[in-house]
Amino acid sequence: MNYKEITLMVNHELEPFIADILNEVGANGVVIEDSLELVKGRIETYGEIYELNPDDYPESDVRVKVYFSELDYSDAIIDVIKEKINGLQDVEVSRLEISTDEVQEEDWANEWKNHFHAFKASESFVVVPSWENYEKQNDDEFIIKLDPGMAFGTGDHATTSMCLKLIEKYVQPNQSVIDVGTGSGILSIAAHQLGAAPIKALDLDSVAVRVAVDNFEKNDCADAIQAEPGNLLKGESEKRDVIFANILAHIVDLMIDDSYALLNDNGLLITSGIILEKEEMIVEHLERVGYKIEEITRENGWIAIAARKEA
Ligand SMILES: C[S@@+](CC[C@H](N)C(=O)[O-])C[C@H]1O[C@@H](n2cnc3c(N)ncnc32)[C@H](O)[C@@H]1O
Repeated sequence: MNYKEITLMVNHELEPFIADILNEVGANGVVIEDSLELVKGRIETYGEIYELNPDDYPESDVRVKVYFSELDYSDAIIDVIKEKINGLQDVEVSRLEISTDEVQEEDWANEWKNHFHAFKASESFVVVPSWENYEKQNDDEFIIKLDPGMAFGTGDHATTSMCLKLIEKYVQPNQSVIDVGTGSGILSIAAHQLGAAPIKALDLDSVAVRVAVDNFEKNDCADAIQAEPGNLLKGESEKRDVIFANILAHIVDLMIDDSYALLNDNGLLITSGIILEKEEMIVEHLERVGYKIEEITRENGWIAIAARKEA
């Protein structure tokens, strides 16, 4: 069977919304080629794991490629994608170009393997796809087994890797965790590997919940993590030691008050998905409800925050 490849060139602020929109129109996998990947400096920071081929990346902005089987594809899909993008609120759409192409099945399957390799997402977390073998470099490393697919969160996005870095720094064994917007489940898997328990993983998108459960199985932690559909912290009443929320600034903003109420004293909110321009607004809201900002990290135009509910 052949596949239809749709290529979208988009600005960085628009990119996090694209995977959700493509999932909603039934995409069969998304490849993200971010121009910033080439300047990220992973090699200096973490030791060489792989080299990127500049030919695979655009000169600026982000190229998102998505695949439909030729049986599922119709031109109406492009109209729906455009409509959904035009309907986004509070998001600057400064670049949007859409083109299509035909690809052979083998090319589609190999596309992932060309782009996705084992990599160190933080000091101790290494993300390893199923088609690669990876030997631990030292006993302190944790391996997260993940294949790219239908849910956000393979660890190579700045927001996810900044969360992983904060998680490895702050999360302690036996702390209770709730992971809001779990996507692929990567942050919950990381917390489990550090000994956190119990862990609950929520996502608004039922496809993401299914993908997360698959990933929990691959990482032998399906029994330890409760995965459910959920809208932010609505309906949650059990207090937690740590809350993760890597969503987007205007969505994180909606759950700041609830997160504070749900944390135990000395509990920590680890949040990202926030672009630099929204830092002041989010920090102001966090401080207004009583959080003390423990740490803010910044990468590729995104920030991550660790905020403490002081006793
Ligand atoms: C940027 S991804 C983060 C995935 C993963 N936690 C990570 O750090 O890579 C954001 C996720 O939040 C989910 N999401 C968006 N709005 C939500 C809401 N109101 N409640 C729960 N999840 C939501 C999306 O479906 C998506 O899976």
